[in-house]
Amino acid sequence: MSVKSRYGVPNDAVITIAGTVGVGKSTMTKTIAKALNFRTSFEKVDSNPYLDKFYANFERWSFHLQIYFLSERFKEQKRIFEYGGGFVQDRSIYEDTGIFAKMHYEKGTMSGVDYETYKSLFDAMVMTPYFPHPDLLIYLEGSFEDIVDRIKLRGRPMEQQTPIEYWKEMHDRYQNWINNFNSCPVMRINIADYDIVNDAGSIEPILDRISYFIQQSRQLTGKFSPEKVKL
Ligand SMILES: Nc1ncnc2c1ncn2[C@@H]1O[C@H](COP(=O)(O)OP(=O)(O)O)[C@@H](O)[C@H]1O
Ligand SMILES: Nc1ncnc2c1ncn2[C@H]1C[C@H](O)[C@@H](COP(=O)(O)O)O1
Repeated sequence: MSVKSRYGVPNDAVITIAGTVGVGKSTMTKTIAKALNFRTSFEKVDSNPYLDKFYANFERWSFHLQIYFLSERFKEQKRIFEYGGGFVQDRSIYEDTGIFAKMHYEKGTMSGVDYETYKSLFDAMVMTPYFPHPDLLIYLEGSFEDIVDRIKLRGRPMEQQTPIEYWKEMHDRYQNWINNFNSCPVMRINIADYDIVNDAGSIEPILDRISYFIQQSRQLTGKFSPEKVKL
């Protein structure tokens, strides 16, 4: 049976954190999961066998990398389902196709045949009635300058060597993508409005909003809600 955490979030909820590279997804994932006592699902960066190669040569490795990310995220999706929820996920599966694969195809660093093959695999795996969508997608947004500062601060070598135009293109695409996204409920947060690194308390209003959003959307969709049991 689903019960609520301290903040009123059902303990079987699945929350995914979306946003461009460096915006603060991993930091937010850890903070929310700790507060709610949820499990985490992170992207594999250090052990990713293609990422370094991809940044060195987009044309050669973009298809391989997309297939790798798709397979890793799908396995994570399965793990979340098997645990019965209670997860915060660092980056959504939707961004792989809606941002990265599309961008590389449109900029000419993924071939049309590879892109069609990737999309058809993605649609067969994800866009089916059997795929559980998250209860909430938290979209982190901020100014391009602040995000580039964070990429520099984190200092992953492969990202430092990437031309700034790549991050600008991605930043602009994200804004367009989120304005048209409708696969699950969305809660937007501007990174200028909180600072969970230096002010731990700034997560509190975010947790209250998460709780409100999830309860509202579960009532609308008729998904099991603890309130209904109490009545
Ligand atoms: N709220 C915040 N305030 C200040 N710095 C932050 C905040 N969130 C993240 N950072 C810093 O920004 C950098 C990128 O954050 P990270 O969570 O790794 O981003 P992402 O997972 O979106 O790529 C890290 O150096 C992190 O410490
Ligand atoms: N689907 C993807 N295609 C290309 N690159 C990707 C994809 N998903 C993540 N990445 C890259 C971007 C960053 O360099 C690292 C980790 O992302 P982060 O936003 O820092 O969590 O992987």
